Amino acid sequence: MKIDILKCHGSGNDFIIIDEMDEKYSFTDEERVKLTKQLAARNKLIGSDGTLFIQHSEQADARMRMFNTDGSEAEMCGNGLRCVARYVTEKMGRDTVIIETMKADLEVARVEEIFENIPTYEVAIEPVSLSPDIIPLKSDEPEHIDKPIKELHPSLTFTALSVPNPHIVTVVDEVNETDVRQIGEKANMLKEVLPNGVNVSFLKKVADGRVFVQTFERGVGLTNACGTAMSASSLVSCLLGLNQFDEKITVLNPGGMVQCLVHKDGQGDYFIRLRGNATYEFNASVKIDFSNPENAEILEKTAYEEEILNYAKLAEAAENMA
Ligand SMILES: N[C@H](CCC[C@H](N)C(=O)O)C(=O)O
Repeated sequence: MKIDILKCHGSGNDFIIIDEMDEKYSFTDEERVKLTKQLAARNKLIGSDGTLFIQHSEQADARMRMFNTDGSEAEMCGNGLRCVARYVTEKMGRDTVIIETMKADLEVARVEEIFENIPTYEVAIEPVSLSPDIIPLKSDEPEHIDKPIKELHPSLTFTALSVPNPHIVTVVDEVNETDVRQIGEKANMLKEVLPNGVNVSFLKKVADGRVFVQTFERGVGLTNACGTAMSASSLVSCLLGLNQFDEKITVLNPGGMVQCLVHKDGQGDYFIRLRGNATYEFNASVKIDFSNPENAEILEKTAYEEEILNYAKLAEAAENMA
């Protein structure tokens, strides 16, 4: 069959969008996993950090389902949600829509550019929880804030939370990519401690209101950026007194930069807003036979050359801020 795809990214965290809203396609979950493994694999047809299926929703303007490159479905995807926000708002001719995600219906909106000529969107990252039962994390404590996980590392301290996918964040003086990868791989093998796996982020404070975050993503590996991780890391930076609630936090990453705002209400609940680019890279049509997906082929491809160049300028500016 022939499938239209849109290649896009949020802060260099790239995805393949497939629009199922008009029911031109009606895939089974098995087919969505096959599509993800065939199209997202870096050594095959296209390569991305996952796929985003946009579907009709009975309760919101649209529904987003995100699959990691290993075929696992995630509860949430912050960078991907900004790309979905752009696609759906442009398709509906609106600036604000509600997107159904696995655990919540989230408000998304086009907002003022964070950098010249960069389509910019803001999304809610919710629900947030520090409860080990919800993360899930094996722990006898009601919260795991800035504490060791002895099974993972003898001295690093971590804060664990779900937004609502699972995250652990450690604060270091310098971020070493090898450490991020090694701790990330090990954390995702500790199923007795983190039964559903986990996204692992290393955070460095650069200046007041500015941090650098690098993440090993569950089901993917090291990525340029992870939206939910940058959101989770922003909350952790406020919990540890490195940043202030209700003040803009610039989060730098290997793929560029985003902005987060963290709010704590009177009941002790947390709310995170993630603002950043939604950049289109190319449209393409893919021909695939699900009985033999390895033989999939790209039929045509049209690049968004100006958008790619505009984003490169943001990435360069962000590199100089780190
Ligand atoms: N790998 C993540 C899902 C993608 C999250 C990331 N791409 C983002 O932008 O939040 C997980 O399994 O929880």
